[in-house]
Amino acid sequence: MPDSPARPRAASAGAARLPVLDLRDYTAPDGRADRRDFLDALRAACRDPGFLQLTGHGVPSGLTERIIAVSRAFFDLPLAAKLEIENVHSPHFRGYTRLGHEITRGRPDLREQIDISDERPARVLGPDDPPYLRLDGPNQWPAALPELRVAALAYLAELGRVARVLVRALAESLGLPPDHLDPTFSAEPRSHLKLLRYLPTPAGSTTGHDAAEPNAAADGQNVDQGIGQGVGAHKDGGFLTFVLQDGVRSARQDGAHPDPRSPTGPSGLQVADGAGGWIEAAAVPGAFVVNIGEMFELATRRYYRATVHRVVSPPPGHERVSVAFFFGPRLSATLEPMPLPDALLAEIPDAEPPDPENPIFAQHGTNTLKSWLRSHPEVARRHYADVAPPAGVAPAAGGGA
Ligand SMILES: O=C(O)CCC(=O)C(=O)O
Ligand SMILES: [Fe+2]
Repeated sequence: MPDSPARPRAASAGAARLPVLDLRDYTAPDGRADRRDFLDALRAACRDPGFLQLTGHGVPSGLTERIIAVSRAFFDLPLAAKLEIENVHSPHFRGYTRLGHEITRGRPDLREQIDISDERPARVLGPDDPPYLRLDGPNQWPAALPELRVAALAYLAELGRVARVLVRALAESLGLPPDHLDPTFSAEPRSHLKLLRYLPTPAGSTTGHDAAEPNAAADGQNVDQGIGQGVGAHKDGGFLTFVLQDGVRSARQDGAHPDPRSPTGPSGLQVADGAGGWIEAAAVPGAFVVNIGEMFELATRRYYRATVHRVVSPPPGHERVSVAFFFGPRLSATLEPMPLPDALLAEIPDAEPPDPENPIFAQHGTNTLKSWLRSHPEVARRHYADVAPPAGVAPAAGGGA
């Protein structure tokens, strides 16, 4: 795997860093000892903090560079060209969301994005079909940038491959056969891509994190006041997320992005540490930040954790591009609780009461549609006016997908 960086051992880093795991310690056929270490490190990371940095995945660096480059090229198009594929035209929540039109925790996010999923025809639905089946359908592609379609579909396919390997490792890390989850993902697994650009808080804007957010307020410090909301604190709704970060860079000047190889400062992606603070997810070259979503938390009976995270806006004169890939089962799948070994079951704390603002549904399509309806209210109004929001869901929180 020539494009992957040097090979650190599977190990948990200190409290202020995410653990770094090398997938070759799992896939290498002669690495039996490494493999056990890898599974132990994976299990530890998925419990706490629920996030890790994954290297050794074999995704060619040419492809990761290409997806970042086409993302930048798209975001640099004139607004009118981007709005040609605005997501309000799509009942499948595909296409461009302009700055401030996505809502998390009831507040606008200071990011623009394109949502892309597996390219499938829209379904012909009857009145009794569940509304989440409307999520399947074609993407919207920018006419001005045909290479975006090619790069995005290649990236979706490649990340789907890595996700399947990791799903097998996850089953094994829970003391189950590696193919335990294969039936869940065998038919029409759902791969979703968000190409994202974060911009600084406009001068004088009041947009910022709410100081009363649970994770911010837990230690009594107003750490969030005045910090721009790139994306507000949320848990991912799906099964597994892979984020490719390009770091925070100087904004475009005179037609060129200066110094394309050396991002500056913190990445802005922050993971709740469970004690009221945040762990900065560094932009590690060649690594994906991987995290557990709500569906997988539920399937593991909360042994593995979907952890709250957010992106803080870049400083003035800077921007940040990232690519988030979400992997989940087919929409009609209902995740059964996994038959965990007794030793692991004994480690699960007593059931926490469900969050009334964020019920998690075991039915995957229902849970996915819940996130979309609250994070993209304009699409919801245009295409889902006939669908009542799921009981208990306030129009707040969520990161889509
Ligand atoms: O851009 C990032 O680094 C993370 C994005 C994210 O958390 C999300 O879209 O769910
Ligand atoms: Fe997220």
